[in-house]
Amino acid sequence: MNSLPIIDIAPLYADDASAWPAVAEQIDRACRDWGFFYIVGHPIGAERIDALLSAAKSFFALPAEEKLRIDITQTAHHRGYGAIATEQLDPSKPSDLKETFDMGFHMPADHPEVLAGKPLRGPNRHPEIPGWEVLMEQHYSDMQDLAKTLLRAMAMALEIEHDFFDARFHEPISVLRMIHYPPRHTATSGDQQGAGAHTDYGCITLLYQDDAGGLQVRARDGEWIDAPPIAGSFVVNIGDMMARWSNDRYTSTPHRVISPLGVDRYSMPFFAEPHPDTLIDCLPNCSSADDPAKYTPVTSAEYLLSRFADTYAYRREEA
Ligand SMILES: O=C(O)CCC(=O)C(=O)O
Ligand SMILES: [Fe+2]
Repeated sequence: MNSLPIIDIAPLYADDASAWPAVAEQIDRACRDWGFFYIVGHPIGAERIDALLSAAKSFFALPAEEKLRIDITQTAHHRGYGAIATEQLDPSKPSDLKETFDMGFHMPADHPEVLAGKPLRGPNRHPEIPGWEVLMEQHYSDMQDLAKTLLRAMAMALEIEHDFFDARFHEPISVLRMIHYPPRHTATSGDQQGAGAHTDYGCITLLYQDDAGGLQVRARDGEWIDAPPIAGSFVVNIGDMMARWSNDRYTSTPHRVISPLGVDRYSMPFFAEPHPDTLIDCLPNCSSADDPAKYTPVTSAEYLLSRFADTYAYRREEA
């Protein structure tokens, strides 16, 4: 067993719910054995992916001063452009060789939560590229729906109410991110990685990666294996909030990106995280007298902010 499972989730979109348990069971197995799997049979089409890739290429090709007009380090609510080396996912390595664009659930500046200074709430900050904003806002909403569909199957696997997660993912703090990994050159990159080894912070991550390759996952036996691109798929993985929620029935799995030599790489993770006030407390059925709850309950926003502070130097200073 040395390659990640590939799960066809098309039955989750059928009216006939009798096909759901078989998919939920495959997801449950994959979450326990790997914390990582591929999904196919989802509704995000190739045309959408092509449009996003071409938008990503146009954005990252802009001059630095243009991108820095929406500098993420100048925001408290985590939106906009992160230049190369803004993040250090593995503290034992140099900062990551990647640049990023982040957006979240849009709340206008005059929304009461924004006026009250609620953490992670605020307007998205989009670049001035024709068609960008409409494309990205639509994609955010579609990825949120896809995440909810998967979470419904996970709820079934965890034997809790099917809408348990749905109810907690309204006005979420999910993040849609575009990443550009510039080519690595052996002579100059040293041991700087595209993305240092890390586990994700949220509940589940749904990742599109282009065909360049470079994503690696640490299997339960400690061996790093490739998670190669599979056309039409998303790579799904468990994040630390879900590990906490499920009391480690589903654990998060370390992964990293070794940027390919001499080629650019583009990827787009969607990090699904619930409403900021959601309490991440051991789920029903996930603890017992022999296996008591391991984690202190924490809200979704508190947890995410603490992880940002570990990853971003500018947030460390703020914290
Ligand atoms: O770019 C990738 O393939 C993975 C990125 C990643 O792991 C992350 O942003 O958390
Ligand atoms: Fe990740």
